[in-house]
Amino acid sequence: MSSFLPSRYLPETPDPHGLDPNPPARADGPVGVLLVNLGTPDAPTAPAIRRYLSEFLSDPRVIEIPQWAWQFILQGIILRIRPRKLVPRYEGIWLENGSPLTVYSQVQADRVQSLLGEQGHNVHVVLAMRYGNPSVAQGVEALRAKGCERILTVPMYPQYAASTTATAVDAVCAYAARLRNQPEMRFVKRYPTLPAYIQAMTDKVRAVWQSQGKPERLLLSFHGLPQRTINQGDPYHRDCMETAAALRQSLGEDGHLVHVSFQSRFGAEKWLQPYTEPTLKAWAEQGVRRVDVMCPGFLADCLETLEEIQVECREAFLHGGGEQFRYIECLNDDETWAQGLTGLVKQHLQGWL
Ligand SMILES: C=CC1=C(C)c2cc3[nH]c(cc4nc(cc5[nH]c(cc1n2)c(C)c5CCC(=O)O)C(CCC(=O)O)=C4C)c(C)c3C=C
Ligand SMILES: [Fe+2]
Ligand SMILES: [Fe+2]
Repeated sequence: MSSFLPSRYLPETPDPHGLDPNPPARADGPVGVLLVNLGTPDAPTAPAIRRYLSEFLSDPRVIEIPQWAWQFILQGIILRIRPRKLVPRYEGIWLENGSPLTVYSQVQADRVQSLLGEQGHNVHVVLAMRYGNPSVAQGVEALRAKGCERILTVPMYPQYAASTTATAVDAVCAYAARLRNQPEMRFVKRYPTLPAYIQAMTDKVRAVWQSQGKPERLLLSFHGLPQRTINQGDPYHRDCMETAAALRQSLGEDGHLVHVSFQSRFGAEKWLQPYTEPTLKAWAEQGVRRVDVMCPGFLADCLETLEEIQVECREAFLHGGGEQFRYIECLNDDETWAQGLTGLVKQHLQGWL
């Protein structure tokens, strides 16, 4: 009997011709892999940046203030000022084909797709962004449209944080909550010491040092978090320290050059310390002349690395008396990393392939 009541679930259209609403599930059907990164504006313009920031900063996983009070500040103050300030910064990093975060994340998704295809696996890899485009809903739908009844979600954050990893998981589950015929789902939580991740970064550092010489110090700058969230049990700081320890070990006798700091503080609260820019300024004042900076928490370069580190922190260090500041880029299109990410995916697809 058909119902007069509207369904609270999205209509299922598993058969592209709409002939059979109940096609049989196939055990040998394709598997979907959803790579999820943070997201970025669609264009380096004030309206696009405002739309993106509004979605991002309205996420209660990111800003843990009661929404009624926070929306007043966000809509009334922050979104009136910050987007315009960010326009020249985004313009400065924008690539021919888009925001670096999207461009490099897509390169990684495409490469994982090719490697899995070459190995004969029936897998579809799709990139989604937690905020902005392509959305998580679009990503899950793209996989379902290709017939994927099993989906592995891989947050593109080696270190777990509630404000990044957990909210990506939440978004996938929230979309699944709207479906009648849900896919089977798996999630990767964290991979701060994945050997191929550490190796790919070690190779990058070594390549710079071999061609241009060693610095006095190598600063690993991770994105910060409010210290309060660590006190409340977020394991992010521990994960960052595990990555740093693994890199230190991988660099062998040069491991002692490695230091850790936290960047991108937002708001008035105390965040994870030491802060990146004040650390670099203090080093310059203490007589350190040559530093290399790397951002292991970001798998793809973005505003936080190409602008905040490569432009602002460079200026701060050189202005303070430093002489050489080298920014070592993120893993972006690195082949060792593409293979490592493929390996991580395969490890979590055991029993599905
Ligand atoms: C890599 C992990 C990230 C964590 C952890 C993280 C936490 C976090 N971020 C904000 C506030 C902002 N972050 C912004 C940009 C931004 N953040 C990440 C990654 C992490 N954030 C990335 C990859 C980017 C770059 C996006 C791009 O378009 O290139 C911004 C926007 C820029 C700005 O206005 O400065 C804000 C704001 C909070 C509050 C938070 C944890 C509580
Ligand atoms: Fe951030
Ligand atoms: Fe920033």
